[in-house]
Amino acid sequence: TRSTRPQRLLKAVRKHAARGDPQSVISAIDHFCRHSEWAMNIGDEKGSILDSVVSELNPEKVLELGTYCGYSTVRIARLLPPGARLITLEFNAGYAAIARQVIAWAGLEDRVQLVEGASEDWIPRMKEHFGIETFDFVFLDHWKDRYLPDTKLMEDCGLLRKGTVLLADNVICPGVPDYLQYVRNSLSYKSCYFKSHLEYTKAEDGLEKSVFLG
Ligand SMILES: Cc1ccc(Cc2cc(O)c(O)c(C(=O)NC/C=C/[C@H]3O[C@@H](n4cnc5c(N)ncnc54)[C@H](O)[C@@H]3O)c2)cc1
Ligand SMILES: [Mg+2]
Repeated sequence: TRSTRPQRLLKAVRKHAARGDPQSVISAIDHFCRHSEWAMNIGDEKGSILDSVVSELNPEKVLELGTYCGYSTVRIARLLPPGARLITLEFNAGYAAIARQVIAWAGLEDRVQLVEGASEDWIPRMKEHFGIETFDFVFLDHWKDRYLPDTKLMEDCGLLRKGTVLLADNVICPGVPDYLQYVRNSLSYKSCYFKSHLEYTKAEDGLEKSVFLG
């Protein structure tokens, strides 16, 4: 049967990227998406904004919602100190299998825990299952109608602390109007918008950075 796009993306990583070199994995995926097949990775332009937010924050405990092929997982994990931990949730078994291999090719498996399952099932289990008190940084890039319910769930589960940073992809395209309205109007968040473009295109998109105020 015909291969899937994530399988072809992994093949391109194996062909063009050097094992243990996260930057070459990122470049191989960006090249594949620009010149072969578009895929819904955050991409190089928004990815640079993600890099600057992570580098400035230096988080120890990171949560990513929606791994897909692991592109943003690699972007974030490559910037973390060895003792830091990134937990990434992905409920599609096919995507999870590809992402594991992309993360391993980048040599970052020691910092990344890919959990195969739904965010709504695993967020309530972070404390007892992973011994996580609170997260320092959360990257939201899964189904857009889950951003708001999962943010409220993280609040209710006490996983956010004063200063926790939420960074949300695609706040313009596809768009997350309910989430934006919430973080921009809630007294519990200080929110700001980073204007950019939808990955590998000229369409407008952007990231919303929201600091939880406790
Ligand atoms: C109109 C239009 C359409 C598409 C685009 C282009 C475009 C550009 C983008 O950057 C995008 O992020 C997206 C987008 O739809 N992303 C959804 C990404 C989901 C991944 O996360 C996984 N997942 C989804 N819900 C959960 C969940 N609860 N628990 C665990 N994993 C979950 C899925 O298994 C996928 O691995 C689309 C632009 C405009
Ligand atoms: Mg996205």
